[in-house]
Amino acid sequence: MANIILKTNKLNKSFMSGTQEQQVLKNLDIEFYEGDFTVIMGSSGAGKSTLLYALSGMDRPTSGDIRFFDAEIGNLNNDKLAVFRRQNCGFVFQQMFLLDNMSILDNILASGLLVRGDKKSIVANAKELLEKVGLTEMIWRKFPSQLSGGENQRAAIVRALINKPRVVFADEPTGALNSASGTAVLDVLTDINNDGQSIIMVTHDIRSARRGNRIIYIRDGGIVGECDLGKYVSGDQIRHEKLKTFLTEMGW
Ligand SMILES: Nc1ncnc2c1ncn2[C@@H]1O[C@H](COP(=O)(O)OP(=O)(O)OP(=O)(O)O)[C@@H](O)[C@H]1O
Repeated sequence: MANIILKTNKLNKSFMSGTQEQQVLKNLDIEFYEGDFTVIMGSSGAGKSTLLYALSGMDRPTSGDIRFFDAEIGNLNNDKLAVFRRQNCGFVFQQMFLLDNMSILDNILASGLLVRGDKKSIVANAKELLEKVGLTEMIWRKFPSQLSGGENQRAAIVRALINKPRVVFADEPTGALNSASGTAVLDVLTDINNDGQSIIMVTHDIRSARRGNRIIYIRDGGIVGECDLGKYVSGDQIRHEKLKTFLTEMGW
C-alpha cells in the first residue's frame, strides 16, 4: 500500500457572496497516495479548483483538517506554510506569472536557487525540462513579454517542476495550449510521475485525464465516484474506454 501524502478530515470551504454563504466543499474526507497521478474531474462549479487550492495550502479551508505528509497545514503560520510549499510542492495553475524583468531561463533558475544551492544541476535540469516541453534555446534568452501565451505557460510549468517537488498540483495545465504543446506538457507530467513524483491535477479534458491512474469525480463539493485506471500506457484503448464509461456513469 502506497504512503498517504495528503489526507483531509471533514474539509469545508465556504465563500460569502454579499450576505449569502455558498458552501463549496462539504465535509470532504479523502486521501491521496504517493506516486499516484490523481485526476479530479466534475462539472463546472463543482469545487475542483477550490479543492486543489485548499489541498495545496494556497487557500485556507473554512473548517476541517488537511494533513500533508507529517504536517497539519492548518497549524502552520503563513511564513512556515510558504516554506513548506516551496520545498514540497509545484504549482501548474492557469495564472502563473513569470517575472517580466528576467529572461525565461533566469525565471526558472531563480526558483531553483531559492530551494537548492547546486546551480550546475539546476541549470542542467532546467535545460532538460525546457527541451521536453518544446522550448528552444532561442526562447530561453527571451523575456516573458516577448513570448506567446502558450510559450509562457510552458516556461511556467518548467519553473514549477525545477525543484523536483514531491507533489505537483496542476489546474488545467493544457488549457491554453495547442494539441502538440499540450501533449509535450502531458508527456513531461507522465515522465516525472514515472520517476516517483505525485501529481494531483484538475481537468475537463479527457485526453489529459487519461494520463492519470486514479480519477476522482466531484459533484456539489462532494466526491461521488472514483475510478482506478492503472498507470498510463500510450495507446491503451481499454483504459480509454474504461475512463469514458466511468465518466458517462458520472453524468459528465
Ligand atoms: N474566491 C471566491 N469567492 C467567491 N466564490 C468563489 C471563489 N472561488 C470559487 N468560488 C465559487 O465556488 C464555486 C466552485 O468554484 P471552483 O472554481 O472550485 O469550481 P470548479 O469545479 O473548479 O469549476 P470550473 O470547472 O468551472 O473551473 C463556484 O460557484 C465559484 O463561483
